[in-house]
Amino acid sequence: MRHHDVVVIGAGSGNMVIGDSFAGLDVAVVEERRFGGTCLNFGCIPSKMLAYAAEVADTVRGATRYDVDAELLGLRWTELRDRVFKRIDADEARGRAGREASDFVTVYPGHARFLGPRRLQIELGAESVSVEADQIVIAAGGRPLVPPPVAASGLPYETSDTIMRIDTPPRRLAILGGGYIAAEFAHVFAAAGSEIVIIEQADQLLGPQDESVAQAYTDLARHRFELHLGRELTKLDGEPGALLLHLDDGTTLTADALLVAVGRTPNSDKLELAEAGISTHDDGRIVVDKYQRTTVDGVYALGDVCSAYPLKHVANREAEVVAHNLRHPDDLRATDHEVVPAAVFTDPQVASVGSTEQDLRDAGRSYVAASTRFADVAYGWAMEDTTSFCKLLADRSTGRLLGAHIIGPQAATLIQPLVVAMALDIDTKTLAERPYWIHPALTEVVKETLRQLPA
Ligand SMILES: Cc1cc2nc3c(=O)[nH]c(=O)nc-3n(C[C@H](O)[C@H](O)[C@H](O)COP(=O)(O)OP(=O)(O)OC[C@H]3O[C@@H](n4cnc5c(N)ncnc54)[C@H](O)[C@@H]3O)c2cc1C
Ligand SMILES: NC(=O)c1ccc[n+]([C@@H]2O[C@H](COP(=O)([O-])OP(=O)(O)OC[C@H]3O[C@@H](n4cnc5c(N)ncnc54)[C@H](O)[C@@H]3O)[C@@H](O)[C@H]2O)c1
Repeated sequence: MRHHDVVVIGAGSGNMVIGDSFAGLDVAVVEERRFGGTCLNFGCIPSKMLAYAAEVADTVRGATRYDVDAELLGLRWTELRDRVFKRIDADEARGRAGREASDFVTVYPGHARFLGPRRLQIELGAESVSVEADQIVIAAGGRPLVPPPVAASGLPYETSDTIMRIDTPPRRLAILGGGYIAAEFAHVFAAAGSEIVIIEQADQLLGPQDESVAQAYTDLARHRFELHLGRELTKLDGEPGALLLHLDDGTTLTADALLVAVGRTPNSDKLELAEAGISTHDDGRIVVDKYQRTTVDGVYALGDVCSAYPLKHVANREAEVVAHNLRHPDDLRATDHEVVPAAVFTDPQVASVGSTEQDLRDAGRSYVAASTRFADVAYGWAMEDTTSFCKLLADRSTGRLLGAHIIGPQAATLIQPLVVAMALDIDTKTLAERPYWIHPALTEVVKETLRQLPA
């Protein structure tokens, strides 16, 4: 049986664990699909490249609002898709080739599963190899969930893995689910000319966001898309290209394509973890401690396969921690999940960090809330904005920020000073008054909201 010092399962964020400091070791990486994992190939990066093009198209469409005459002649989907994936595919190939050329890394292009605590079987097409390792990192990520009515139908459907590479935008795209992926792809495909129908089981889109943000986004979406909220899909039939979606209120919807976006599930169920004695939570996430150690000695996990925050910046941070801990077992670093921000790159962008108002109310916390409309600062005038806002929640007695929520253009960027303040424990008065805030930048909406909070 081949022995390695370290084996990493999954070349998404797992690939980032193997830095130059591992050069003296015998390292292996097992990847059954594509180097770069979900983020590079099927997730963050291509979806944001598409979202940016959608934003450009929307800007042209809305130009008359700024007394600019412009006409959108079209969004060239095939060229856009090919430009995006030419870059992505080249990066994937470069990442794989770099590892294959390395003199200390063995690449196994196959599927790994556990035979024992630190023993793996790797399926390589018709062959398989068994390997053992002193240390193993599980970075196997997750995959889209597919609900029973869709799986049982035998009809074609899209997921985030497939929809970005389709040849033509659907004329009428049904999206099952109303979370991150639905919001982002509704924006992209609406800009590409698709009619969008969203079916969401909850009464609002982006339900886990702060209640005012979820409400504001849902109100905006209602004007752009056909929404079926509080509804479930009971049956899918029809034929490819002419799907019939039957909902639990008796409605039947037609669509030429269906995007399933009802959440993701960790790939832990395909690893035979029980053979190694590695524990999982009820939702399938691998149990890890603050050092990213699983319940088996020498086996670490990181990213979507274990994280309560299935986000790339979290997986990246966990990869850094694991890289350190593999090399320094007597000086372990802990992962900090105290202040985890997130953004939905839809139109308008939504960004958040910390508690929502409903979280604080449910927890019985004493808090104060403040909000400022983009329309109340000079840059918001320039943008003729009427719907965007920044909302902050702070501890009533200490002035410390408890949560920040922004819906509006550039929300993902605007939230960063608030993330820094929370991570470094800077109180709202200091943050509002100590640094200069550039006038008349859009960041003034953050400063103005901070100034409303009690010192
Ligand atoms: C459409 C979409 C958009 C997203 N946008 C954002 C965003 O804007 N910002 C953000 O922060 N996050 C975003 N995310 C989430 C982000 O992509 C994930 O949190 C992140 O990629 C997880 O990284 P990971 O390394 O844990 O898993 P992955 O990147 O999924 O990597 C796991 C790898 O392991 C391989 N693998 C799995 N099992 C095995 C096995 N048994 N043997 C061998 N190989 C195996 C897989 O093939 C895969 O390559 C998005 C996700 C999606 C789907
Ligand atoms: N910008 C980003 O950071 C980004 C973008 C895309 C995806 N992601 C990551 O990917 C994950 C998965 O995204 P997602 O949009 O699939 O999941 P999600 O958890 O964001 O949203 C899923 C939605 O589907 C609804 N739903 C569940 N079952 C349903 C059913 N049977 N019928 C109708 N609605 C149903 C849920 O109520 C929820 O609103 C996200 O949680 C996030 O971690 C992040």
